[in-house]
Amino acid sequence: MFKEKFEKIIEGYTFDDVLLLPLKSGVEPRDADVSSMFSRHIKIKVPIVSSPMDTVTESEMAIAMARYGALGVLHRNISINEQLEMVKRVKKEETIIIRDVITVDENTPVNVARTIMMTRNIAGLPVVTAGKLSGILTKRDLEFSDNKGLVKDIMTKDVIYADEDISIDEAKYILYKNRIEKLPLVDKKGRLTGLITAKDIKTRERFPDASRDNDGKLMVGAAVGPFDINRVLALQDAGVDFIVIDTAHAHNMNVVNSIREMRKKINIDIIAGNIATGDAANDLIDAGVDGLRVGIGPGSICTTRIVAGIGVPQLTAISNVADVAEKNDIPVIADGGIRYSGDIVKALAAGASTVMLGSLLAGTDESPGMEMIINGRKYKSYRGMGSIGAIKAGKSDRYGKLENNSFIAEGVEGAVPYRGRVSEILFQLVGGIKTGMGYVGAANIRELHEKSIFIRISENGLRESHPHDIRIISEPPNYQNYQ
Ligand SMILES: NC(=O)C1=CN([C@@H]2O[C@H](COP(=O)(O)OP(=O)(O)OC[C@H]3O[C@@H](n4cnc5c(N)ncnc54)[C@H](O)[C@@H]3O)[C@@H](O)[C@H]2O)C=CC1
Ligand SMILES: O=c1[nH]c(=O)c2[nH+]cn([C@@H]3O[C@H](COP(=O)(O)O)[C@@H](O)[C@H]3O)c2[nH]1
Ligand SMILES: [K+]
Repeated sequence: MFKEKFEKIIEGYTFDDVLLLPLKSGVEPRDADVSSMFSRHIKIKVPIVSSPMDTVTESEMAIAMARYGALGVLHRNISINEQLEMVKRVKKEETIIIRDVITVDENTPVNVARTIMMTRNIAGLPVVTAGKLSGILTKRDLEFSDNKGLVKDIMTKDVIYADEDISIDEAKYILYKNRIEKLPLVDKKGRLTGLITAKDIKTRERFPDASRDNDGKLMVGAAVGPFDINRVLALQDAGVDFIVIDTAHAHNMNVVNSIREMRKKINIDIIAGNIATGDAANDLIDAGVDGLRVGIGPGSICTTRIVAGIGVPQLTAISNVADVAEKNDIPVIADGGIRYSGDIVKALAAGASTVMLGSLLAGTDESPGMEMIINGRKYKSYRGMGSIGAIKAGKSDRYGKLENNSFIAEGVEGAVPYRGRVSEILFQLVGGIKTGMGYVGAANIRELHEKSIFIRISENGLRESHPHDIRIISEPPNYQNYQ
């Protein structure tokens, strides 16, 4: 019985164990399409997600990630209210269709309307009378007004408006053709349902790849503990696009059953993890999840494998889950252990649809961590969510947090090199992914899944892969080696 455990032992592979074969290719790297499914209903242009960690993702990171076509997941080491505020901040950053439009009635005194415009810093107010759009009051209408009388005396009465289901391109055309700044949207009964502004359309055009919801707002997700249904419901109400059930072991059947119950109560996508086996994938898919997060212990700050003796080398873990997930059309997120863009290409080739990054993003301007100088070099703080510091700071319930405030840590605290802006690192990473796809001849992620072939390498092969026999004098932005 025990001897058998070793006779039938399986081998697991991770990033440094393998490379991808260069294959006959008809794909120029610049033409490779890296867009990918994040979860059952969410597709993004850049297959990268920021990790829900308190030194990685708060509103600023989530905004930057979504703007450049990726996604951010807000961490859960804060109160429900603090997390809701972060969701709202991301959602307010950019809008195409404003839903909570500030309006006036046509019998509002002009001076009151002017005060509203000044204090709320808006340049125009739709006028709604008896529930219907009856005009619009803009700065131009106010320009020569003596501030007396009522809105109806000076408002523009033949207001240009559009149907609710107008496309952004049509809206842009109407705004441009009529030289107007604001386009109210009305339903069949003439009721105001939203407002499109020229300013918001211009912002949108600066970020053509951005990950947006149906109203044009930036998408954002949030992490929750597996039993925190109050947090889940509040997040859905606040407009979060998806939730990530964030636990070290999502194949705990109490967790699986809790997710099954959550599924009945919310309609946004649920991503669950972390897992590393096909069986776990099966049970979570059966519970109704829309995405799977893979990785037990590969993270740069993780000590799980050392503390608990548990884990699966990451590429094998990804492939274990991906074989089951693919049959059910559920995308897989490869979470943890990624140090270079080449690791991302390998994770995708092993079956992931997106990757989740902690360490590589913790050093950017947009992460919440503290900056510091060590030996003349700039660093930012980074820590595991199962580290002593993170657990102590935590405002959500942790199984590891005991009454006497002692616990079993599964992570470490430290610092990572400063890496500039998120946009710069995403540019380098996406470039690396596209280069890899060119070598494989994969025009898109699906082809990368299908065509790629791994080769097992030796320690010598790995040594040969890194720069060797040279003292590096000028470091390129996409290669650093701190070994
Ligand atoms: N990806 C990874 O390898 C790991 C990640 N972490 C991160 O640390 C943070 C804290 O995670 P948790 O400690 O899970 O949060 P937590 O303390 O809120 O635990 C959530 C639930 O997960 C289940 N669970 C956790 N560890 C388990 C284990 N060893 N055996 C059986 N069930 C277990 C339990 O039901 C527990 O109540 C999260 O952000 C997580 O992503 C922690 C450890 C490993
Ligand atoms: O064992 C762990 N103990 C921890 O304290 C911990 N904190 C985060 N994580 C996981 O690591 C991922 C980020 O990994 P990287 O820094 O390698 O990108 C994250 O996305 C998590 O999956 C932890 N794992
Ligand atoms: K590790």
